[in-house]
This record gives sequence, C-alpha cells and structure tokens, in this order.
Amino acid sequence: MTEFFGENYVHHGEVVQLPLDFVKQLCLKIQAERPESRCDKDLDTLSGYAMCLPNLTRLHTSHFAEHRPILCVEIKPKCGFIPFSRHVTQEMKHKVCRYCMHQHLKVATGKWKQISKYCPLDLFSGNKQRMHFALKSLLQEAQNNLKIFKNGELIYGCGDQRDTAADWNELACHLKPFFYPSNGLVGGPHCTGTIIKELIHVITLTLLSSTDKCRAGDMRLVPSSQGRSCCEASPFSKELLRNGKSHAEGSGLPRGCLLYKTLQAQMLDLLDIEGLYPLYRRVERHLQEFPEERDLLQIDGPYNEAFYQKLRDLSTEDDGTLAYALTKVQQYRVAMTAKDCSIMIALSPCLQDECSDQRPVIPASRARFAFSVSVLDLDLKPYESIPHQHKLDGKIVSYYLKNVPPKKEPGKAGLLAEPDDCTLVLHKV
Ligand SMILES: O=P(O)(O)O[C@@H]1[C@@H](OP(=O)(O)O)[C@H](OP(=O)(O)O)[C@H](O)[C@H](OP(=O)(O)O)[C@H]1OP(=O)(O)O
Ligand SMILES: Nc1ncnc2c1ncn2[C@@H]1O[C@H](COP(=O)(O)OP(=O)(O)OP(=O)(O)O)[C@@H](O)[C@H]1O
Repeated sequence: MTEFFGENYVHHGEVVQLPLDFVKQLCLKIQAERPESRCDKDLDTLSGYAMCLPNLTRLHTSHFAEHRPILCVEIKPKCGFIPFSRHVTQEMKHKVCRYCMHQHLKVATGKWKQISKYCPLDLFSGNKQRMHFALKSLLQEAQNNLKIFKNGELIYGCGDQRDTAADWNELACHLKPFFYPSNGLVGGPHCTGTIIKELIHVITLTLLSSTDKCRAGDMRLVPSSQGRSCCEASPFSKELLRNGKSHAEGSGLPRGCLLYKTLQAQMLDLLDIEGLYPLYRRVERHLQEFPEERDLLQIDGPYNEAFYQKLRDLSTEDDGTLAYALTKVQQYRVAMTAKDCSIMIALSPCLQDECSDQRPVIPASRARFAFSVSVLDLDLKPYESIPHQHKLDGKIVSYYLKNVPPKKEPGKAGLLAEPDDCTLVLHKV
C-alpha cells in the first residue's frame, strides 16, 4: 500500500513476539472496552506475534515540538466513487453510492440508530463547500467514520449516540485553546459553531494539502468523465439537483493530496464486485484443482515488486486466462483495503515565529498548525473475503431497492418541486 500512499504516510510497524499468556490476559482486559459491533472478532491469541505501530494519535515527528498539545482527527472515509463498471446490473448502483445505500441496511440491522448525512462522494469531491458539508455531517453522526483525540485521548466519536448539541459544546471546550489560544471568544452556541467551523476548515485544508510523491502516482485511475461525481442520496447533491445543477461544481481533488491517492487505490476496483466475482470463481476453481499453486499465485503474498507490477495492468478485456482473473482479484483486494482504511490527521499549534517556509503549516483564523497525515489499517484484505463482499453487495442493494422509495427524476422534480407549486381545480361539469 506504500506504493499508493507514499513512504511518509504508511507506518509499517514491527512484528514483535509476545508471551501467549500476556496476549490472553490482554484479550480479557480489553473485552469490556470493545465496541459491541466488534465483539464478534477476536484477537489472535495463538500466534504469539503482534504488530507494533507508533501511536498515531500523538505522533511526534520533527514537525511537532514534544511538549505541545496534539489534536488528532481520524476519518474513515469509505468508498469515494460510484461504480462505472459495465458489469453493474442494478441501475441504482450508478446513482447512489455504496456507503449511502449501506446506511439503510445498517440502521435496519441495528448497527447504527440513524442514517448519516455524510456521503463519501462529497468528501472526495475536492469542492470545499461539499467537503464542509461532509465533515459537518460526520461531526453530527460520527458512527465509526470519525474520532477526535486530544493528547492521545479519545474526546469525540465512537460512543453511543448522544445529544449532538451537548457533544459539540463539550468538543468546543476541548478545541478552544487550540483555535483561540489567546481566548477572545465568548462562550455560548455561537462560540461552539465558530470553533466547529474552524476545525472543519483546518481538516479540509489538511486533506487537500499536497503530500509526497508515490510510485503509483502515474497510474491515473481517477477518471474525469467516467462515473458520476454526485450521489443522489447525499442531501447536498439533492439540493444541487433540485436547483437544476446536475453536476456539482466539482473543483476536483488536487493530484498530490492524500484523498486523491486514496481514491486512486480504491478505483483499482475496476469491475465492481459483480464483474469481479466470476473471476474470483475462476481463480478458485484453479486452486481447487492445483492447491499447491497457492504460493506461486501469491494469494497470501509476498506483496513484493512482482506483485506490484501486476497491479499496474489496468486492462478490463477478459482474455479468459487465469492471469487476467488473478490480476483483477489482487487489484480488488487493494481497492477494498483503500476503501476501509483510516486517515489520521495530527495537528499541533505552532507559534508565528516557529513557522518556517519548509514546513507545511495550516492557517486558521487565530492559530496556525503544524500537521502530519498518516494512513491506518492497511493490511491487505484477504482473498477469502470476496464471496462475503459479493453477498453483502446483493443484500445492500436489494434492501435499498425494497425499502427506499425511488427519487423523482431531477428534471421533473424541478417543475413540480413542492406540492403547492401547482393547484389543480376541479369544476363540476
Ligand atoms: O464491508 P463494509 O463496508 O461494511 O466494511 C467493513 C467495516 O464496516 P463499516 O461499513 O465501515 O461500518 C468494518 O468496520 P467495523 O468493524 O464495523 O467498525 C470492518 O472494518 C470490516 O473490515 P474487517 O472485516 O474487519 O477487515 C469492513 O469489511 P470489508 O468490506 O473491508 O471487508
Ligand atoms: N497506530 C495507531 N495509533 C493510534 N491509534 C490507533 C493505531 N492503530 C489503531 N488505532 C485505533 O484503533 C482503531 C482500530 O484499529 P484497526 O482498525 O487498525 O484495528 P482492527 O485490527 O481493525 O481492530 P480489531 O482488533 O477490532 O479487529 C483505529 O480506528 C484507531 O482509532
């Protein structure tokens, strides 16, 4: 994944050996702290190995002075594009993004209590207004897509749903010293709103800021014309459509920013799960016949140069070979990984005289921040999860089609947008 994001944003970690007894104890200790939705998954208590990573919520790099307070915003943006594959069979998948459709199933199955207004396509649009709306929606309904840490401690997100207004006031109290260091801001709801806006502004600029080059930078997967740039379920896009703007004024993502790189990796899902699944079956049939070839086909790695070079083949013409099927399967695994990773943004206030020209700094109204971004949770999604993805896709779409009433055509909605736009008077004849 480093090839897609760049060395500086991926922390490889270190494999460490742990006494089995310690892992067992740890597993018991953290059980009560784990979110309910994750309790079906267990720590690996048998291998005796673990991955040791730096604490990205309090990452200290040369950017940050050791003693400074640190704010860290974690965003799990999810899939930022609508499938453009010709293998998609349900028209709805070309209109509404997977995240927005999935919201309905998640609420129905009790994973979350209410539907979020967040739409990944707004965040990935590169349009500051849409990004602002997306980030505000994440702050209103964080689910598992947003967490905020102060000095390494979780201060927002991930809990059960509470009163957003109360949460925002509490959050604003935490944030005030970062954004208004010399005070100068009175309390109250106005103050809360102002601080939240400042936070959103700083996150937006950080997400759009340039990052170092990566090897996959020349792959150019992000299409300018393929697929839709708006999801019909996003309240922001709905409003645009109602106003007769079929395309949001997309300013597009700057090529070098982390969101662009994430989207680039996500778009290695060139065929959609509907086009990919038959290819997975082809690989699977081959493996059933020749199980000893699993290593040769690099199903479980090593994820080396040869593996990376195969990922670069972006053709979508199936020549019926195993090689074609395998390449598409491996590309899909990379895409799935990029669709489920988190972006960690660490921010630390810096004083005017500390800011040098070489070091990137994000300006806010009354403060400036040194920042660093990293990507988290980049272990490649397993080959075995593809049938699950296929099933889940079917479930998400069929639930949405059955339970969410279809939207009016934008053109027609423009003519008769409100019920009282037109009055039909019936005369007795
Ligand atoms: O399929 P999705 O989109 O629901 O994603 C799963 C995530 O759910 P989400 O939609 O983000 O609430 C899910 O998130 P939670 O554990 O529910 O917070 C996992 O990240 C899961 O990955 P893995 O199976 O643990 O490797 C994710 O599964 P993969 O699709 O990445 O395999
Ligand atoms: N290196 C890190 N620094 C700071 N926080 C981290 C780090 N790694 C993980 N976290 C926190 O832990 C959360 C879960 O991490 P991650 O998704 O990598 O674990 P997982 O393997 O999916 O979890 P599980 O053990 O529940 O299956 C992240 O969303 C993040 O908030």
